[in-house]
Amino acid sequence: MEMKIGIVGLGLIGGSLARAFSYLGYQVYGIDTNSQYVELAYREKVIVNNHSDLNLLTSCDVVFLATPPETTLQLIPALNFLKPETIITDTVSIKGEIMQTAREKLNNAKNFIGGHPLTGMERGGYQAGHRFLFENSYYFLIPGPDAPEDTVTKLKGLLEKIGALVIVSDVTTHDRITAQLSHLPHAIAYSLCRMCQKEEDNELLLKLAAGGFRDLTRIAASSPELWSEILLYNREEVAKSIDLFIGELLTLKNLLMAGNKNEISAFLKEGQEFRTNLNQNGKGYLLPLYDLTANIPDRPGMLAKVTGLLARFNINIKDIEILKAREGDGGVLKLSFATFEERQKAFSLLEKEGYRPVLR
Ligand SMILES: NC(=O)c1ccc[n+]([C@@H]2O[C@H](COP(=O)([O-])OP(=O)(O)OC[C@H]3O[C@@H](n4cnc5c(N)ncnc54)[C@H](O)[C@@H]3O)[C@@H](O)[C@H]2O)c1
Ligand SMILES: O=C(O)C(=O)C[C@]1(C(=O)O)C=C[C@@H](O)C=C1
Repeated sequence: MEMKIGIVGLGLIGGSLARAFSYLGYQVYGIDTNSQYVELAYREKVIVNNHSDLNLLTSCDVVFLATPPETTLQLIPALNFLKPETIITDTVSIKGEIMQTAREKLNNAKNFIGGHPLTGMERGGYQAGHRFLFENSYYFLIPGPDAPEDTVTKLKGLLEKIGALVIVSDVTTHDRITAQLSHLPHAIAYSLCRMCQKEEDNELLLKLAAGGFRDLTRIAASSPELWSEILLYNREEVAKSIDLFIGELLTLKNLLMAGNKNEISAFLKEGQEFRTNLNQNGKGYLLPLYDLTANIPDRPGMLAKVTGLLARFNINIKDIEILKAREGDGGVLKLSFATFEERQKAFSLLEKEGYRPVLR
């Protein structure tokens, strides 16, 4: 018999999980305090229930909590009515407090496996989600000390079916790594925007903010309610990361004041090295990809032309980004491929068609 899946919270993450699992044919029960999300998901046949009630989860084999951190901490003790064999997992971006609450408040704590998908975006809510959100994305699983091996294997297998790349880890590693890779970057983006907001001529700054500023601050558009909880629940690790970051900024400031160009360049080079390695040789939190850029004229349908060309030769584009889009000036398209061979094939095709590709 096919597994029944319950999802509490049908926002960005829960709504995306629901879409991905229902697309694969699983029976998905979805719960949300926002009745519009439940109605929408039911109408789209993403969930099987048309009203929200936690009791609907009684027959589920796996239950995902895809709610904000504080709500998740409150919901965990309310799940003791589930079948003892039900696997419970969450999606919260911090793991310490979640794992402790599960250990203390669940009758069958060994069947709680902490979860955290390393994918998302700055928008929330059901409409922001989509069924591909987890494809090729790393996904942390944090089993408690007594978690049966087959429970972890079962959940891992389920997540792999929706394309996730599962990493089984522990609380300490998770909370330290995410502080540096996700929580600190959000803290920096919000702080940088706040600094500009306080400037006297912030209207002018808003108008002129170009690519670099936008690249660095996209995530400052994320929900302040959600992020205040994430930062607060990982505050020890975030505070350590903030101190390390302040240390880096002060080093740079001192180098600038000392005026030695070689030393400044060496400092920047160390940063550049990490960034260059991010998508290469299997390093980094994103999948290693093989990139190229191509120049495309500013005309309707150009994107379709380029992607259509590659599709005709069965070349799969893993990621696509417009790096520079200026009115009337054409654009630079960044395309990423899973293999070296695909990128070489794409390079030749694009070169032949005059798109002036460059390997990255
Ligand atoms: N946004 C991201 O990029 C991202 C990425 C990975 C993990 N996460 C984590 O996933 C979780 C959900 O984040 P999101 O971005 O999907 O947020 P979201 O705001 O899009 O979704 C949360 C949903 O939970 C619902 N909800 C709130 N209280 C509820 C309750 N008591 N019962 C039932 N439903 C309730 C809300 O109505 C909303 O639909 C968070 O814990 C977050 O840390 C977020
Ligand atoms: O891309 C974004 O907008 C995100 O914020 C995604 C992001 C991240 O920091 O990378 C945010 C929070 C999660 O817990 C995991 C992923």
